[in-house]
Amino acid sequence: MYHSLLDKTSKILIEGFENYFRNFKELTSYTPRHFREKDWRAMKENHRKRLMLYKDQVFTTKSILYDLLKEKVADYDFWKKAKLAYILLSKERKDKELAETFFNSVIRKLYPDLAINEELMFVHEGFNSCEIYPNDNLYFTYPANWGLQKIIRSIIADFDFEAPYLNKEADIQFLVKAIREVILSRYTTTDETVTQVLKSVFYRNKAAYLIGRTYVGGKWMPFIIPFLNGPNGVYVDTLIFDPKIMAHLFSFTRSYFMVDVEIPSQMVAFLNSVITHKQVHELYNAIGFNKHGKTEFYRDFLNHLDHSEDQFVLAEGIKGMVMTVFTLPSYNIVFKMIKDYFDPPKTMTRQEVRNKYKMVGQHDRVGRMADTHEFEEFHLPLDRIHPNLMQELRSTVNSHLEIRNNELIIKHLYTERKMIPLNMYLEQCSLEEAKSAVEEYGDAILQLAKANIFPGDMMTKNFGVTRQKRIVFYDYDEIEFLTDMNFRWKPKPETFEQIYAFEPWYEIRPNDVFPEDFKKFMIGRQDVKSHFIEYHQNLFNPDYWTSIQNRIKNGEWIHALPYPNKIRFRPEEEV
Ligand SMILES: Nc1ncnc2c1ncn2[C@@H]1O[C@H](COP(=O)(O)OP(=O)(O)OP(=O)(O)O)[C@@H](O)[C@H]1O
Repeated sequence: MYHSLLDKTSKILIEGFENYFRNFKELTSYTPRHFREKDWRAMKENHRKRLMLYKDQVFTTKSILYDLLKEKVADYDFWKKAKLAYILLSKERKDKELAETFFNSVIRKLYPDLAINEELMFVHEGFNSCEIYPNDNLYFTYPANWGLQKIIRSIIADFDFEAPYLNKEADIQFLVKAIREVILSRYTTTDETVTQVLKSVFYRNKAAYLIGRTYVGGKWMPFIIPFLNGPNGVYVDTLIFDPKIMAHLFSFTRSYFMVDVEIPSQMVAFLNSVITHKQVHELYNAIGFNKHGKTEFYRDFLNHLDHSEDQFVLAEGIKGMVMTVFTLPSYNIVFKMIKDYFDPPKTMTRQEVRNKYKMVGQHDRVGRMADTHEFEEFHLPLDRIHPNLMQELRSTVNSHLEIRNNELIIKHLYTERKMIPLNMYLEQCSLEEAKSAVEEYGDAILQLAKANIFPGDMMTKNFGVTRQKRIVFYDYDEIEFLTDMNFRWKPKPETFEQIYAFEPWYEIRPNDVFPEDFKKFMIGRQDVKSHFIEYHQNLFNPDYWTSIQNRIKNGEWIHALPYPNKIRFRPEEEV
């Protein structure tokens, strides 16, 4: 009886995982068709569906096991054995690290108050324990002795998207020219020179990306080729060699790619070799396995805790009215907790804040909103909490804290990439840096608008500056869909009372926004204020906001390019 229960449990778990992965692959497999047919609505919907799969499958598997196991769900020894039985079923799998994460997710939902537990869960395994599989099937190979023209022609032929091209021959010549200028001007090809391009195409929004590398000059030179499908057909938009731009395509501020992956660890290992400065957990996120990305992140965090001694402290900057934010100075992450009580004028509920964070997780982040991971029962060593932080936690998030065995247990928090709050950055940077930061700040707001996001609170304290000096929004509690807002010019006062009124004399409804007023509060630093106002005149024009709104309402999906306009092969009018 006991044995058959163990067998059944491990089988239900592995079947749950297989079902999830099968559905994941199936939804991903629709993407080339959506790209080919320019069915952007389906592309968006499909991506959203894929994001829901994991949670839904964990819930289903948990419910089946709950009915099967009843009071056994809290039996420690049973789960110890169930883990062993699961290992037998999963250890030969090529996606075993994802299967382990799935096991962890389900047991965390089933077993009462389960902390991270090495006997019952897979805590330290993961990517590093994955077998290394031969790479040959992962990419197409193009030897240098074919000559540049033939190589490029073959690449374009291998990835023809089964759709009409705008001008294939012109694309080939653009690519040849770019490679001559960037690579062949610096390196000479030898017998060893070879080019590899991943067979799987990376799709996101309205674009498709090929990822490859060329071995030349004694090292691998990675590259990315973006394709778009415009009104006159498919075309190569540019060729990216710049490692910063490549890293930005894989940034935590972007949605996950839709890409066919056979062996996740193998794909991550390849990406790791071409996309610099990205950690393993970020790469799993980028290819859509964000739950496993969360597991890998947590491993990295535990490892970091073991190898550091500093204390958790409050994050620098202006304290939030809704969130309490802390960090470990030696680690590039902040931890965000929803406060027990919100400071006025904030009136939303805890659940509403959680919904806003969830909305960001499911929305296109267009390189301007930070991704978060959500944790329950997060354990921190008590002696690493600075007394001042402890005091702040006690007074703002006490109902979510518990102390057990020298550990601080936090019932719910979000983790997010640490950035320099823009208000702080502007206080200490040079005039030139400030100018480009405020330009970026306005660009960020307008790009969010084009993705149908209105940040609500647009003060500089709610934006961060990344290592690459990009400006990213991180305060989600007042976020709204742009299409729900009502942008208005301020009515002109006519009577004496109206002219000298202290309060607005006209009616203001909850979603009314007066862009003319943004000038007053958006930039505190005086020496860049006029530059900002001059540079971003559209920001203060309600008609401009309404025009973006209308485009979105008319069904247009405005594509934000994740690379600068100036590197594109053709001007917009020619596509
Ligand atoms: N990703 C981050 N990196 C660095 N610091 C951050 C980050 N997120 C938040 N902070 C710091 O924590 C403060 C509060 O964070 P956040 O704006 O998310 O909270 P909030 O309560 O929603 O704010 P508000 O009161 O504006 O609604 C910020 O002003 C900033 O100083």
